[in-house]
Amino acid sequence: MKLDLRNVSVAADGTPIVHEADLLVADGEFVTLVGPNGCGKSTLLRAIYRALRPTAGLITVDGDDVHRLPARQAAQRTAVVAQETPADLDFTVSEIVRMGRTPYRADARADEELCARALDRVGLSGAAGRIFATLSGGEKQRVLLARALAQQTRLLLLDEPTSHLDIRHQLEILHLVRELGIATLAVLHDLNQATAFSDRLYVMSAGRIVAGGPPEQVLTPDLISQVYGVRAVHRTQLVFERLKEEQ
Ligand SMILES: Nc1ncnc2c1ncn2[C@@H]1O[C@H](COP(=O)(O)OP(=O)(O)OP(=O)(O)O)[C@@H](O)[C@H]1O
Repeated sequence: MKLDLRNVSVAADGTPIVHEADLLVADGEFVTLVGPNGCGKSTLLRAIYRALRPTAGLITVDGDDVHRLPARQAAQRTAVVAQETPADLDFTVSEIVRMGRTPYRADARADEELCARALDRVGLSGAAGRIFATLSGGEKQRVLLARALAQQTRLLLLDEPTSHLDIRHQLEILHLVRELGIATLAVLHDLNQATAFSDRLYVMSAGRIVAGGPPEQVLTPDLISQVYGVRAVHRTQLVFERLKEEQ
């Protein structure tokens, strides 16, 4: 699996937002996209998951132009946890997760097992029968990740997958996604977490990708001050690590 963006420009409602972006995610890589609010990260992701069509350039998954693939094939290759959660859904949690199986021919028993496992992985087995709309923001986010897992794709796109999560759930979800070993492109805001979890990282600013590479090489104090307008200082600080379950 390989996601390859070449010279991709994207507009939303006629406004050019992303300009000439090049980006790669290789098989099994965890790649992060960071950048200030409004710089175009979600817009770029939306072009990859076909909610927007690029105005120029090419986006391929495994060598095929994603915008020319039949919808079902595209959904078999790429799963998305988008930023906006569907608010007024009158579906149960297990119905939402089962939507991840839509691109495949139904096999009720196998699907049920897969979905149960996906819910278990995000720690929400107990919520299977709940109405999605009644969940907390963090629970919703984890259900949507379970749906993406149930989709069994080799590429995951995550737009701020931890924005509603407390620190323990943030770490759990990031570890979980990393351990899956699925090629992942994630938008994250926390630069420390991005550094800790990413194989490679891209920085976006004003619609352009301005740097890319291993996090510790890319996120220099200079670049951070140019892009975010803040001074970055290394300090000894409180570091959060997951407790192992048995502890
Ligand atoms: N339909 C639209 N019409 C006009 N402008 C839009 C449209 N959609 C998004 N934009 C603008 O494009 C810019 C980039 O938005 P985008 O959501 O991609 O940013 P982002 O980097 O994901 O931001 P954040 O970190 O705040 O989520 C913003 O200024 C936004 O207001």
